[in-house]
Amino acid sequence: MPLVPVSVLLREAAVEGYAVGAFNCSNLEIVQAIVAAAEAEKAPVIMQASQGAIKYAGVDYIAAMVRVAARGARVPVALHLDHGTSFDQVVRCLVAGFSSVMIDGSHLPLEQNIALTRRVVSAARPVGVSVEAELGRIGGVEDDIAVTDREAFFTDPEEARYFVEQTGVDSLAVAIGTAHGRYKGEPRLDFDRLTRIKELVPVPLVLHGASGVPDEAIREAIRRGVRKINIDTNIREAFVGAVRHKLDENPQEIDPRKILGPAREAAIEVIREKMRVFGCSGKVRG
Ligand SMILES: O=C(CO)COP(=O)(O)O
Ligand SMILES: O=C[C@H](O)COP(=O)(O)O
Ligand SMILES: [Zn+2]
Ligand SMILES: [Zn+2]
Repeated sequence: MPLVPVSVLLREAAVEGYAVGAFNCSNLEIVQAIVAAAEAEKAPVIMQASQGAIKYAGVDYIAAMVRVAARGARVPVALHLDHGTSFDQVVRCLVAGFSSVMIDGSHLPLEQNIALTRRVVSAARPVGVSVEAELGRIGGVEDDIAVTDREAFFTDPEEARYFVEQTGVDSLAVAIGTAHGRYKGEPRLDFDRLTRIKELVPVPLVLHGASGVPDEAIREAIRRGVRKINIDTNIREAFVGAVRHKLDENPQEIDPRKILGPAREAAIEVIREKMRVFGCSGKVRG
């Protein structure tokens, strides 16, 4: 199947009340693991490329791998730019054939975030590419936010309503207590805020930093309107854990396929588990 825009997948998710998994990829094995998991679970799926992935593999390699994976798949696949940094980067992704982009202007003053996001929407919409934006700041690797001023960076519901109205984005990433990377303690999500945002904002909401968030909290977030959930860290842990295990077992191994093959299998397992929690398993019929 050709790549589908994220907005199409999220629209169906909203009708049935589940969330679609968005999994980060930057190499062949993880691309293959994501599509294999989606096929095994009969789930729609989003593959996304972070800034680190683009630096590592390049936009064209990622687009080519994902296009091949999607072509042979019996489930719908989207390719999404994760935390896009500039208008130019978005254009490069549009040219490379991405079906969806995120523009992350969350570090900018509100009106500048609006202006940048609008510009991206006006370039992407005519070519059928959907746009995600971010309001509030999601902590972790991309931001140095101290725990004490965490809440000051949470998404303001009224501002979210205004932002979506002004920009016309297809989906919105919200800051409600999650962070990228590994959590030190258990994350506490501001569910009341999520509900308030959902009441005021007509587009699907996106949860970043979902690795390590307990399954029950994920389910609650979905009940309250989250429709796209980003997972990177949990895949890295499974993948690299398997590499480590293999090398401990056989330190003499020099065949990369014998090391990366089991890592790919470990990634498939963790992705399948997430899909079951997100409720997207079994949603592709036929
Ligand atoms: O939000 C993410 C990518 O945008 C990934 O979050 P994790 O680090 O929790 O996997
Ligand atoms: O955007 C969130 C990613 O998990 C960070 O990814 P990166 O290190 O590949 O840029
Ligand atoms: Zn951000
Ligand atoms: Zn993110």
